[in-house]
Amino acid sequence: MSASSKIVDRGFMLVVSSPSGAGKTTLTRNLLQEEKDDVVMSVSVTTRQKRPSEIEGVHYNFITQKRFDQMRDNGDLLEHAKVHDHYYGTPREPVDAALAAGKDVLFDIDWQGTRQLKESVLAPDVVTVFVLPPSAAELKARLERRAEDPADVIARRLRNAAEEIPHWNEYDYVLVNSDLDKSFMRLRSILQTERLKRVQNVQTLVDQLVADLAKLTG
Ligand SMILES: Nc1nc2c(ncn2[C@@H]2O[C@H](COP(=O)(O)OP(=O)(O)O)[C@@H](O)[C@H]2O)c(=O)[nH]1
Ligand SMILES: Nc1ncnc2c1ncn2[C@@H]1O[C@H](COP(=O)(O)OP(=O)(O)O)[C@@H](O)[C@H]1O
Repeated sequence: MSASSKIVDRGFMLVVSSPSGAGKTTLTRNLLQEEKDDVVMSVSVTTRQKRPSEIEGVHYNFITQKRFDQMRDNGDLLEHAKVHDHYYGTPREPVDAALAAGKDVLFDIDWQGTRQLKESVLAPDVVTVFVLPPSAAELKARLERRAEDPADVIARRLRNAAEEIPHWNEYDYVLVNSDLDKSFMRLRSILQTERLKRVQNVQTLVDQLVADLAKLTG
């Protein structure tokens, strides 16, 4: 969909969460690629180490604990959480600006942050998706294939997965990510359905239709 054909005044927030390795980054990056005119990714700040493949400012803004504490205490974060022993948060200002410009904003955040958004004043504009792996063995295999984390970090992520997965039922939608193409099609359908629910600026057209119909029918 091009920017000009989008008929909502204000964007909404699409949150995608999953245990590490289930595929949320792959799915959200694909959606972003396809929807670059209308969707922006919220870039989080984190205190964790950058992975070899990650780019500062694209995947995360990597910051010190001191800077994180400052941002949190200043109210600069829309939500924040401690995950896998590191701190993560969503800077507020870029999200406000994107929504006001009519863009939809994609979030790759965990269940704790999702809960904070769902409990905030923004809740009516928050749509949430939880991505499940098809099996524990496949989750482990994906973390190993990604080959970005040492064995002890992978083991910790697998232990945390058991704590994250039970939160699936706090979400609006659940995707079991077996086949990547099918999961992506479903995620795209969710985005389009939620846009249709939020169509706002047809009032001018409706006024015109009613006026013209009155003339036509005399
Ligand atoms: N609450 C919250 N969680 C975040 C944020 N950014 C990332 N996360 C979550 O932190 C967890 C770890 O992310 P990451 O270290 O990139 O590892 P990955 O899950 O293997 O990609 C994931 O569950 C992310 O969804 C954020 O700004 N806020
Ligand atoms: N449906 C899928 N089938 C097979 N591999 C997948 C699928 N979805 C994602 N992957 C792969 O699994 C690994 C973890 O995916 P990623 O998107 O980084 O997960 P997350 O962001 O949830 O930690 C990546 O190497 C990715 O290419």
